[in-house]
Order: sequence, then structure tokens, then C-alpha cells
Amino acid sequence: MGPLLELKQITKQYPTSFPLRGKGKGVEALRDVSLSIKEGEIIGLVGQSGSGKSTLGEIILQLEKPTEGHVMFAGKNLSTVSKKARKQMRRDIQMVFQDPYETMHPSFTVFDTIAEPLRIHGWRQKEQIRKKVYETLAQVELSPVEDYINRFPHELSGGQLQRIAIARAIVLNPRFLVADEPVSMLDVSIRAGILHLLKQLNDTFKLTMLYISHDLSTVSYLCDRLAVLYKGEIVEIGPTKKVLESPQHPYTQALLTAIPMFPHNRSVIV
Ligand SMILES: Nc1ncnc2c1ncn2[C@@H]1O[C@H](COP(=O)(O)OP(=O)(O)OP(=O)(O)O)[C@@H](O)[C@H]1O
Repeated sequence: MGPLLELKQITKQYPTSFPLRGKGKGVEALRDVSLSIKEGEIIGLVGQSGSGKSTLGEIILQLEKPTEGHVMFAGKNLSTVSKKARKQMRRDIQMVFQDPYETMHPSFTVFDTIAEPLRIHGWRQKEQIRKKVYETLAQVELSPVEDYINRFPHELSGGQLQRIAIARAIVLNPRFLVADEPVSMLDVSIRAGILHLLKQLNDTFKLTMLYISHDLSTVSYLCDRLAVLYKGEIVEIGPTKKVLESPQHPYTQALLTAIPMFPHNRSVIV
């Protein structure tokens, strides 16, 4: 079986509003990035601020178009598929962001938030929607469900909100999840619970993930493989343990030494 998702020689340039002497070609956020992700795999993407991590996630989610190259999902080219197939892919590839509060509608209850994707994708029967929302809330381990279902975002903690965001992302049974710094805004004490949940979803549903982070300790807990992005290019990729224990590229080595607590304190963080 081929890979579930493949990035093929992706380059992304953003236009700049101030081209230097009229010759500027913009910001090159990604250059010639190729990456292949197997079904069921969790791949970590690390790199410093501005290295292109979010851009890569946005291209997978079809929020941004690559300037060159293309994305293959389940054997189909995202840029040339039919409208119908693209809609299916939007269902199959979901996302979780850093700040759950920002992505929630403030006047939506938990129920409305999780039911919204179902309604958008044509679910009409109230009882079916209710059943699916309750089932999904149980999957993200918010129980008893009745305690949460009618609450508004401002009545929930950061960790609870992130669980709701994950519930909203998995309610349509996607095959691929882009998680962009999903725990970095949360209190250290609740990060482990969210990471454990992501791992569990991966185990139970074979949910494939791209986990974007600058925090190597969470990556080492969660990811099977690790890709290191530096100035828009993947400079190193391999099994997480191998990359962390014997980094080959000078940038990966620098990244590791910049974290004084690693690896001794790993268990404290995750
Ligand atoms: N919409 C945009 N328009 C113009 N330039 C952009 C846009 N989005 C990102 N960039 C630029 O592209 C480069 C890569 O940004 P990106 O956000 O992908 O990096 P990142 O690794 O996710 O950073 P961070 O960790 O800070 O989120 C940066 O130089 C950034 O300024």
C-alpha cells in the first residue's frame, strides 16, 4: 500500500508587499519539500519560528496553494481532483490549532461546536446528530457528557477547550490530522493528558498525524518519525529516537543543545 499523504517537491513563496527594487520574489517559506507519510503514522515537524512549519500544515489542509509541487492524498493529486473528491478530502483531513479559544464561536455551546461539521456535511436527523456528538465527547474523555454539552467556550478551561477542538476535528471520522502546536498554550500539568488523547486516537482509529511543534520533549513522546525544518527545507528526517539520539545536521544538534533539560527531564513535561 502506498503512503496516505505525500508532499512532492513543494515550494511556497508568499508575495511581499515591499519587493526590493521591484525584483523581490517574495518570502520563500518552503523550498523543495518532499515528505511521505504512511497510514497510522505520527510524524513530528520541528523547527524554529519562521521555518515554514505552519505553511506546510496549511498546504496539506488546502488553506494555501503551493507555488510549485503538489500534494497527493490517498493516491490522488489535491490540485487536480474533482470538486466532489476535494470535499471528501476536506472531511478526511482535519486540524487542531494552538489556541482552541480563538477557533471557537463564542456563542456556540459545546454541542453546537461539535455538531457544526456534521451539519455542514449534510447531517439532518436530530437524533443521529445528538448520538454522534455524545459519542465523540466521550471519545475525548469529557465526562459526564451532560456536564459539558451546554457550556460556552468562556466556561471551559484551556485543556477542556482543546478536547472540544479535537472532538470537532474527529467527529467526521477523518483519516489525517494536522495538529499545529496543540499543547504549547496549555498549562504544563495538562499537556500530558492531551498528548495521551492524541496517541489514543492514533491507536484506536489509525488516525495519521502531522504534529507540529518546537518542543522536542512532546515530540519524543508522540511521534514515530521526526522531520526537522530549517529555513524552509527539511534538513533531517528519521525515526524520532534516532534523530534525537544522534542528530546529523548541525541545526538539529543546535536545537537539542538549546534545550538544557532534554532528555533528563522528559518525563516531567509529557
Ligand atoms: N500569509 C503570509 N504572507 C506572507 N508571508 C508569510 C505568510 N505566512 C507566513 N509567511 C512567512 O513565511 C515564513 C514561514 O512562516 P510559517 O508561519 O510557516 O513558519 P513557522 O515555522 O510556522 O513559524 P512559527 O513557529 O512562528 O509559527 C515566515 O518568513 C513568515 O513570515
